[in-house]
Amino acid sequence: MSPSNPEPSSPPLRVVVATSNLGKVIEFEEALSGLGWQLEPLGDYSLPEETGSTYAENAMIKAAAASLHTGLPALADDSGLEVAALGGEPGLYSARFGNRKDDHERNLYLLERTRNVQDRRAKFISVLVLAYPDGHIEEYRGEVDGQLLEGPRGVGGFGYDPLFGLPDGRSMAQLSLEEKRAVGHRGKAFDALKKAHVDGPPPRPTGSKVN
Ligand SMILES: O=c1[nH]cnc2c1ncn2[C@@H]1O[C@H](COP(=O)(O)OP(=O)(O)O)[C@@H](O)[C@H]1O
Ligand SMILES: [Mg+2]
Repeated sequence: MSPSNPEPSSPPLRVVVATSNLGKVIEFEEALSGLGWQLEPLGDYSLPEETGSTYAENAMIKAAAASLHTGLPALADDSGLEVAALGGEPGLYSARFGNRKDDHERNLYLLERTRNVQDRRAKFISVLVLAYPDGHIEEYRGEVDGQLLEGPRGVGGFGYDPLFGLPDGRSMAQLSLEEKRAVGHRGKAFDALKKAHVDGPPPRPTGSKVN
């Protein structure tokens, strides 16, 4: 310890990133880089099936399971694309839309399902849940409105990003990671999480459940 810095600094909070979606892992790391948390990978652990009936329930299932498994706080995201003309589909089932096997196939299927559809309104929704080993839960939500494009544009991001048009004419896949964080659904949920943590007291992995 240097004499000019006599206070021992507390170790960084270790938080497990409870997702195996690589696109999300990249966004988690970028968005949380300023918080001073030590992000831990999920490793080989398989998250439980998403049996919830809301994004929040699914995010909670994933975060709570990872926290229980590791004994550390765990952060999960459940998200989806809601297309107005499809009555909100694929929504909760975005990751398995049409039983298609990967992002490319799901995007083709989405284009098929919306061929000749005039109303192209769509929105992305993200719910982040931070679950602590003592059962304490924090929940943050973000949304962004857009338009379903007629064909893919851009190579960035993941999932439905190449088909999601923004007001400036670009697709979500044409944004840098920083730009996507600034306008995107997950970025907005991260903003809320950071607001609650940056100036607030450090979170307590095994603290009381009182807010
Ligand atoms: O930021 C995004 N851009 C594009 N597609 C997204 C985004 N967020 C979620 N999605 C889509 O919604 C699905 C949400 O999946 P979910 O959150 O249930 O589980 P996952 O983490 O295993 O993919 C993703 O697989 C992706 O297809
Ligand atoms: Mg889901």
